[in-house]
Amino acid sequence: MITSPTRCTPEHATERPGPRRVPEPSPYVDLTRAEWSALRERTPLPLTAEEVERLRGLGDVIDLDEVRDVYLPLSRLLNLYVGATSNLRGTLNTFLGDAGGNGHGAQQGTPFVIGVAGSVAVGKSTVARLLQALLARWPEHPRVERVTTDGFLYPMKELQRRGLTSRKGFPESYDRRALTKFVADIKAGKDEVTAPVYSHLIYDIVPDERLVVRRPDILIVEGLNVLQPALPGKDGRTRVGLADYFDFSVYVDARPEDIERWYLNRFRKLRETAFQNPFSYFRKYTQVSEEEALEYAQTMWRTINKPNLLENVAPTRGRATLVVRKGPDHKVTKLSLRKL
Ligand SMILES: Nc1ncnc2c1ncn2[C@@H]1O[C@H](COP(=O)(O)OP(=O)(O)O)[C@@H](O)[C@H]1O
Ligand SMILES: CC(C)(COP(=O)(O)O)[C@@H](O)C(=O)NCCC(=O)O
Repeated sequence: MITSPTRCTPEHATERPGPRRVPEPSPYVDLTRAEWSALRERTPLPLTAEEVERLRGLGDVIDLDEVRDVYLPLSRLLNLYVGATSNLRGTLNTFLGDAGGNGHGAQQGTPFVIGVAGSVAVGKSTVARLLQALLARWPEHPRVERVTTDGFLYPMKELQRRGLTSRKGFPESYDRRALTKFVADIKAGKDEVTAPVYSHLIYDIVPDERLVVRRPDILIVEGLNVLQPALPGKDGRTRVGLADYFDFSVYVDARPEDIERWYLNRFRKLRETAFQNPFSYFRKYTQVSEEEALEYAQTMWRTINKPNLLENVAPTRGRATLVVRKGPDHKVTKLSLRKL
């Protein structure tokens, strides 16, 4: 702690001042919530009453002060990054001249890709949906699409074959090669790229269904493991990973104890809603007592999601461009932004 000269009261007068502790330089600029929310003043495009209603319509129970104080300035920051990337593209085209695209003229822009990482139930989907809605309001990038990495989980049959049914969400439960190729194709500027679709209802990949992404201005890729480095190939050589294609990434962070509570609360809510569907894989948990159902959810948390958070997800936090730290009530308390 830095010794404060104003604290030189008699009992301190005899103390020899300790060495002044200089904080370790960090690759991040840390901002308190108050410092971050002050940036809201500089954010054009305040929310209109109509937009507030539309955000409410997303179905997320998100406090509107939170949107104004945290996510609106974040959409401004991202808008600046998109603009800066576009300027850089101009510079690149000047450099390439006619050589760009093997003599086919200037490079067309590719979608700006944002990764959103964090634990199961930390609020990735809520953040990603909110950013999608807020970013689409900017005239420079109205077409914002969102994909979740669960579409690249192996189908249940394949998970069974690989002995991975209790490892759903762990890096090895995904077809990582296909996921990386999906984002590489987006960044290659392909006109149409498709992804498989996962259903929480059937707890499996939906056969014969594909999500089609057609060259949006911005693509948000949301998932537990989006910041995982690539696995080495069979020859032991390093390969390119998903995060290598990100233009910006956000890690949503919170204490594991708080996330566990959010996970159990969500399970409780789903039990009263989506699990009631006769086709739901989890319908069986509507037929037992709430206590029994929550015991099952707790086992899922303790044996799958928490170990995955600690072993695989949390260690990728330091790879993010921005770390958003939440308190016990989902309110953001601190933001750390990577220095340039
Ligand atoms: N900002 C927020 N305010 C209140 N509740 C939230 C907020 N963000 C997420 N939640 C709740 O926390 C739970 C987990 O959020 P979700 O976005 O589904 O997480 P993830 O996509 O990381 O699994 C959900 O029940 C959601 O409604
Ligand atoms: C589908 C998930 C693996 C998350 O996938 P993501 O979109 O983050 O890739 C996860 O929500 C999940 O279902 N985990 C299995 C354990 C559980 O049901 O909590």
